[in-house]
Amino acid sequence: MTRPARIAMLGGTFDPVHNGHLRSAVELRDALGLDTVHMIPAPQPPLRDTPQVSPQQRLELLQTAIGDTPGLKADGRELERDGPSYSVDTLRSLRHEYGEQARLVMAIGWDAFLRLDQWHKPEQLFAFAHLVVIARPGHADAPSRPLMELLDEREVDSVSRLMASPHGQVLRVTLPSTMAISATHIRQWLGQGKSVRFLVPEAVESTILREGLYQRWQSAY
Ligand SMILES: Nc1ncnc2c1ncn2[C@@H]1O[C@H](COP(=O)(O)OP(=O)(O)OP(=O)(O)O)[C@@H](O)[C@H]1O
Ligand SMILES: O=C(O)c1ccc[n+]([C@@H]2O[C@H](COP(=O)([O-])O)[C@@H](O)[C@H]2O)c1
Repeated sequence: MTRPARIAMLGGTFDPVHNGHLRSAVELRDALGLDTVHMIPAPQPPLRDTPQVSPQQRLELLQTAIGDTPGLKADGRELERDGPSYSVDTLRSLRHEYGEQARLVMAIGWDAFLRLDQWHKPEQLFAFAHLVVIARPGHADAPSRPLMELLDEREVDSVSRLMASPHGQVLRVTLPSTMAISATHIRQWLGQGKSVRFLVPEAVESTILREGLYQRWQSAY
């Protein structure tokens, strides 16, 4: 019998993509034995202001960052929809693409998990995917009561238990190289003309500087 495909969606605003995202994607791929991690920029993230940098530019930075990294894919499918970028719609599309036996995972950081009860149709996510919540340095707040109940109902304690079914469970993971990097921090530093070297891939840094993204003035690199 062939092993079912193991697929993850790592969605984000990616404004811009940084090494915290990229290292998480690689370590998640290895920890869960994933075939493909779809990194999917949200044109209109539902719970925040639409970024100034266009969806196409954010996707291109993601493509530049990923390059030919095995198992990682910059996926522009949310750019083809209008309106808020609801994850349930994206998961429906991935489920349709991979079929009902695929193990489909939606990966989010702990900070994003803390707001899951404000998402569009959060319960429906589990009809399509598992949820994997990644520990993130500097984000350790306790979950609300509804999220505690969600964990009580759906949490499993190992990758093998998660992968025993196609969807519906939650797993919390602490990846080996957690990084205290945020896109907010990177936008602020660029806006102040500071270097972001080693926080983003070199090719992403070059594109940002060349295109003048996020900067009010050029820094002395
Ligand atoms: N350093 C990190 N380690 C682990 N997960 C992360 C890290 N940075 C972001 N994530 C997760 O990746 C997903 C996409 O993140 P997003 O694009 O919003 O980046 P961000 O750095 O959180 O941005 P911002 O600072 O603008 O809020 C979210 O689920 C988020 O929790
Ligand atoms: O579906 C929703 O209602 C929803 C609400 C908030 C965030 N999301 C998704 O969660 C991912 C991380 O979002 P953010 O805002 O932390 O970058 C990104 O793919 C968003 O589209 C999705």
